[in-house]
Amino acid sequence: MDQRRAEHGRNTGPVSLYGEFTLTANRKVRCAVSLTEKDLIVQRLSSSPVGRNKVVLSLKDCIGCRAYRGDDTADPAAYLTIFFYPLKRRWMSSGVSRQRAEQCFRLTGLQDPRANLEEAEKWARAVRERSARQQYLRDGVMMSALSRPSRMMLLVNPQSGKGPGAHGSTTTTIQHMLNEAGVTHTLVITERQNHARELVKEADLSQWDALVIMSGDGLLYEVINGLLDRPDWEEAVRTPLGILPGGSGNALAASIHHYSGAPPVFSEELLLSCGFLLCQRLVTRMDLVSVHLSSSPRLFSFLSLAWGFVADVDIESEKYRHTGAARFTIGTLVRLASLRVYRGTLSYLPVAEDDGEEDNPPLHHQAPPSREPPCQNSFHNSCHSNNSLKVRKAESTPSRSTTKAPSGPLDSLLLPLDQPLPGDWVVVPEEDFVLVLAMYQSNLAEDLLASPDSTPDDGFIHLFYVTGGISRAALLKLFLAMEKGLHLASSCQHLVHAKVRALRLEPSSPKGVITVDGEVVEYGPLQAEVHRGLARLITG
Ligand SMILES: Nc1ncnc2c1ncn2[C@@H]1O[C@H](COP(=O)(O)OP(=O)(O)OP(=O)(O)O)[C@@H](O)[C@H]1O
Repeated sequence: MDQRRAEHGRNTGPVSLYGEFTLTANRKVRCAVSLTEKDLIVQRLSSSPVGRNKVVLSLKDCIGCRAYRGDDTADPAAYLTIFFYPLKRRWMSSGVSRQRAEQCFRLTGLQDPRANLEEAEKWARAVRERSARQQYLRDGVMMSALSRPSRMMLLVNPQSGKGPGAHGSTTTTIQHMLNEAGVTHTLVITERQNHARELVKEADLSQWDALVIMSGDGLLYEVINGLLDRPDWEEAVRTPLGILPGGSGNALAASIHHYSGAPPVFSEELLLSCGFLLCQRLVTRMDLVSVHLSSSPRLFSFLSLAWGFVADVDIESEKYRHTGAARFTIGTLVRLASLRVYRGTLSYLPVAEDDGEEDNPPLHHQAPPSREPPCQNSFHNSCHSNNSLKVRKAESTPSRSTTKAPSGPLDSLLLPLDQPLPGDWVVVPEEDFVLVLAMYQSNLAEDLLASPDSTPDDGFIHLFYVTGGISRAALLKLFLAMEKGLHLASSCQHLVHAKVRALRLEPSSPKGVITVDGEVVEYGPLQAEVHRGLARLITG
C-alpha cells in the first residue's frame, strides 16, 4: 500500500510550523504545509474534498532538504526542496520498495528576497532537525550517527557486477542521493586489484567520516584487511564503513536491507534502499572474524567462510557473471547435477547457553575496546596444498616480519593449527560434507537469506553444514527455502546449525575451494575466531 495513503489520517501530533506556498512545478497550485515532530503534511488548497489532496510524508523517510534562490535575480521568491524516499507500492508488481518523492515549494510571502530565503532556511533547518531526531530514535534508544555534514570516500570498482560500464548510472544515482543528503564525498574509481587495500592502508583517515564501497563484497574485504594492516589498526578499524550493491552477490548490502526490516528487494531497488540507509548515517558495530590459514598471513572476514558446494558455486559461476545475480542460480543447478562430497574434520567452540547477552553497550556509550589476553596470532603448520586455483595476491604475500608487532586483535580462543583442540571444543562426528558455511551476516546473496537470525554484532559465527548422503532434490529444496530464510524450518536431517565462537576445518580431500567473503583463499586447514563488534558499519 502507498505509504503516504497508509499514513493519511493518523495522528500526526501538534503542528510546529505552518506556511502556505505554491508548488515549484506549478505556481497555480497553492498548498498548506504543516510540519509536526514526525511528519510533513501537504494539503492542496483547492476545491477537492478535504483529504483527497492531502499527503502525509514521514520525516523518517527524509534524507535531506535544501533552501535556495532561483536563477532569476528579479524574482523575490525562495525555494524549499525536501527529499523523501518512502516505501511505496510498485507500479508493475506487488509489494513495496523505496521510491523518490521530492517536495518542492516556492515561497513568495514577502517582497524582500532575503526574507523569503530566511523563511525557506528556517523550514529547512526545522525539517533537518526533526528528521534526524526521527531517524536516531529507535525503540526509544538514540542511535549513534555520523556527524552532519559528513565527508565520505566513495570507492567504486568499475569491473564489479556485470563488468565495465555497468557502474556509471548507479554511481550517478548514489552521488545524487548523497548531494540531497548534504554529504560531501570524493569519488575514487579503483584501478586494479588491491588498489583499495593499499589506499586505506596509507590514507589519512582523519579526513573521512566514512569509507563507502560500491562494488561486490570483495572490495570491502580489501578495505577491512587494509585497515587492519595499519599500525593504528585499533583506531582505523572503527572508521564507519558503508556498502552499496555494485556486484552480483551483494551479500552485505542485502543484509543491511534485511536488518532495516523492509521486505526483500533486488538490483536497482536494493541500491535505492541501501543509498537511503547510507544517507541516514546511523552507525552500528560489526563483528569481524579472524581467519588463520596454514601458510598465509591471518586475514579478516566480515561475511562468510565457505567450503564445498557454496564455495564451488561461487567460483564456478564466475563465467555466468554477465547474468548478474542469476549467476548463483545457474551455478547451483550446474553443481547440483554433479553433486560432490567433501571429506574433512570440522570442530567448533560452541556459544555457551548464558553467553548470548554479554555486555555490548550502544555505541554512543561505549568505551574503546580493551585488548584481549596475549595469544599468538600468526602461525604455520606443515600442511601443503596442491590446490591448483590461483590464490589472491593479497593472501599470498609473505608473512609480516617477526620484528614488527602484528596488527589486529589477538585471538584468545585459538591454539596453533597443528596442536590438538582444547576439551571444550566439539568435533563433528561426520566426516563427509556437502557444504560447510560459516555466516556472520544474514545474507549470502541478494536472494539467499542464509542466516536469518544473524545481526551485525551478535558476536556469533552461525555455522551451517550439510552432511553427505543428502539427495539432489533435498539440497535443491534447501536452497529454494533459503530464498526466504526458511531452510532451518525444513527439518532436513542433513542440515545442522550451531552458534559458535570459533571453528577449525581440516579438509582431507586433496583438492577443493575455500572462500572467505566470496574470495578464494589458500586451500587446507584453517581456523577462525569471531571478534565481536570490532568494526563499524553504517546500517541506517
Ligand atoms: N579496476 C579494477 N580492475 C580489476 N579488478 C579490480 C578493480 N578494482 C577492484 N578490483 C578487484 O575486483 C575484485 C572483485 O570485486 P568485488 O567482489 O567487489 O566485485 P564482484 O566480484 O563483481 O562482486 P560479486 O562477487 O558480488 O559479483 C576485488 O577483489 C577487487 O580487488
